[in-house]
Amino acid sequence: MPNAAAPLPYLVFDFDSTFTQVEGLDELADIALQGHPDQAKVVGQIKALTDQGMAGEIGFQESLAKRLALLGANERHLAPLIARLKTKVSESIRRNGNFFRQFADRIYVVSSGFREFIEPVVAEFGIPASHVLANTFTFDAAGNITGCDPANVLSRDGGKIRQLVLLDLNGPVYVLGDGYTDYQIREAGLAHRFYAYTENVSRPSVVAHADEVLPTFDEFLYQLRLPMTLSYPKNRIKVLLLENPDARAAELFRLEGYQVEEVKGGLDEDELIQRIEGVSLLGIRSKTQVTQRVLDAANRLIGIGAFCIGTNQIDLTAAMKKGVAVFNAPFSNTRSVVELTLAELIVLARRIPEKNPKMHAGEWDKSASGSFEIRGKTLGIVGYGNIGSQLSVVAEAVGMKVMYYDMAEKLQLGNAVKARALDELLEQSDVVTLHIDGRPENENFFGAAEFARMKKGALFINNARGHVVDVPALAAALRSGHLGGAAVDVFPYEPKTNNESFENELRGLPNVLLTPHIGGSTAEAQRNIAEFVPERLMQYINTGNTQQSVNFPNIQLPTQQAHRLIHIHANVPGVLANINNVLARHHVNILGQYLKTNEHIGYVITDINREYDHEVIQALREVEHTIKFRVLY
Ligand SMILES: NC(=O)c1ccc[n+]([C@@H]2O[C@H](COP(=O)([O-])OP(=O)(O)OC[C@H]3O[C@@H](n4cnc5c(N)ncnc54)[C@H](O)[C@@H]3O)[C@@H](O)[C@H]2O)c1
Ligand SMILES: O=C(O)[C@H](O)COP(=O)(O)O
Repeated sequence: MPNAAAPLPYLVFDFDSTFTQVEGLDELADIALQGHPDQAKVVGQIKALTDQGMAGEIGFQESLAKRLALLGANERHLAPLIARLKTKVSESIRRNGNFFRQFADRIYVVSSGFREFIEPVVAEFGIPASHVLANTFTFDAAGNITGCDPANVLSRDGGKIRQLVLLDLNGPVYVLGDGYTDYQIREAGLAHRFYAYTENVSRPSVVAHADEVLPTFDEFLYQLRLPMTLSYPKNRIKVLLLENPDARAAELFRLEGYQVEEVKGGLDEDELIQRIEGVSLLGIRSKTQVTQRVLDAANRLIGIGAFCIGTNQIDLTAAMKKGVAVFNAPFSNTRSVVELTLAELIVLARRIPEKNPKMHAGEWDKSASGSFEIRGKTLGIVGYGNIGSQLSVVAEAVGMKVMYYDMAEKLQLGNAVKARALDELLEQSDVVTLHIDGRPENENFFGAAEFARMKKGALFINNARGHVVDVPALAAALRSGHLGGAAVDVFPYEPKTNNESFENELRGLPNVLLTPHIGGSTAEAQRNIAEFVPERLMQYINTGNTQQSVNFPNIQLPTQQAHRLIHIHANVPGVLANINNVLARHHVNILGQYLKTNEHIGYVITDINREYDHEVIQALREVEHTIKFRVLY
């Protein structure tokens, strides 16, 4: 933190595409040429000239002269331009507005843009007109912009260098900008460091010369240990996405400012252990096993997103004990599984799995043998959760009778009948479909005894999890003719990628429909999931909200004007008292606090009234039984 002994270096900011997200002249052209038939073309030409100038491909003076000639702007266009630029301040600069107000005397804006629009925009951040060095327009009598003041050093090549010489700053100078002319200040020996500012645009020729690259201004403040709004720069949050979730997921994380790495297929345990170091958020689907060993290797992991419903692939307790919150998408693909199941039971009832390949082979086998309507038949649903209960409604709508069995007490929908025991359901159903979850206790839940209980010729569907069914027993029941057919979407072992072949003893059996775990693989479901899960993870990171976490106590504390601390600890008596003792000792007032515990951990959100210092933070980290401690803001 700067103090009298070590003041903040002078910070020289570029304006266009650094302080603001856009180039002022491009925006001015857009406004001035509104309604003009060639608007898009001319704005395009101006943008290209801006880029060439910024990347150092043509001289700055040439780029500026050509742009001004194309502009066709008038002074009446400046007010709307300023209003627009005020809404386009770079996000991380806007959120750290207090920093600018606090240190305005050390900050200069040196720009080849124009004072007429820069001054009012930066004034909102406390930067005085005397600290804005920029060009000025020339106007004709009608107020048309005719060019720029040629006496201004910034209108010429090497202008920023000349300007810095004139400024004659006494002390270290750091330059932050996106253009080659910003780097040139450092090259000329007039700045001690050049930071390539890439929040809005990243130019390889500029980045190549930078002492540091700044994806956001938070990163600069973090590196220099200066006061900042966030406790940790978002660009330092690494997300590892496996198993190809919809592209929207990566897009949302990137929009938030996170670094995203994507791996198309799954990774096995050892591969994941290799990749997990430094990862803050891990995104997986149903295949990736997140074991204790993986969690042991995860040195920065905060959250896991299961981009699916099932979470049996994650050691939820181990994650919880490590302070890693897990979120899934509990409803996003429910309808897709229901639709697939409905389709399958009709297709099996008509023995399509046998007829379709014969047709493709040129064999015409018209027969009603073994085919039946589903109307009036009994569908036995095992597991009456989100999928099972929605299927119940849909199946009744097409004329089936529904019987269900669930280990938990469930609301009976429509005319569905609850079975008192699984055997009762098995003995009465024409089709049995599994929709239980994949918890370890459900391994081989359905085996030879259950198949034997089913009616002769009945159909069986498993769209839940592969390991809940004893596959050899299913194959035997099909081979013997006891079952009339089966549809299976999930398998105890599933290929890791689409390049691996599928090996399973159900292959080739009569009236068996096999699908490659696509129950939830629809455009709608994948898109819903890719919006839902990142939202939960980002809310957790930003506010500490654990609503809908599958392994953390669920807490949501409304956000207020405060600093927020998150404390995860082993659930033993006295931890909350110790946290509050630390806060009291440091005269920190609590504005809001919420603790919730489960069998293993306690999760506390505390809002405090004042700027925390490093001592309080350290003392809170040292509270006995602390698993994880985070300062959110
Ligand atoms: N094939 C796919 O692509 C696909 C897609 C989505 C979900 N799934 C699987 O479907 C499962 C169910 O999804 P959901 O959203 O309905 O989950 P859910 O948690 O809402 O419902 C599961 C139900 O099964 C019951 N249950 C669990 N074990 C049982 C047992 N031994 N006996 C009786 N009842 C038992 C639970 O009490 C619960 O009501 C998921 O866990 C997932 O494994 C597969
Ligand atoms: O649990 C689920 O939602 C399904 O099994 C889908 O899993 P997937 O995303 O791996 O297809």
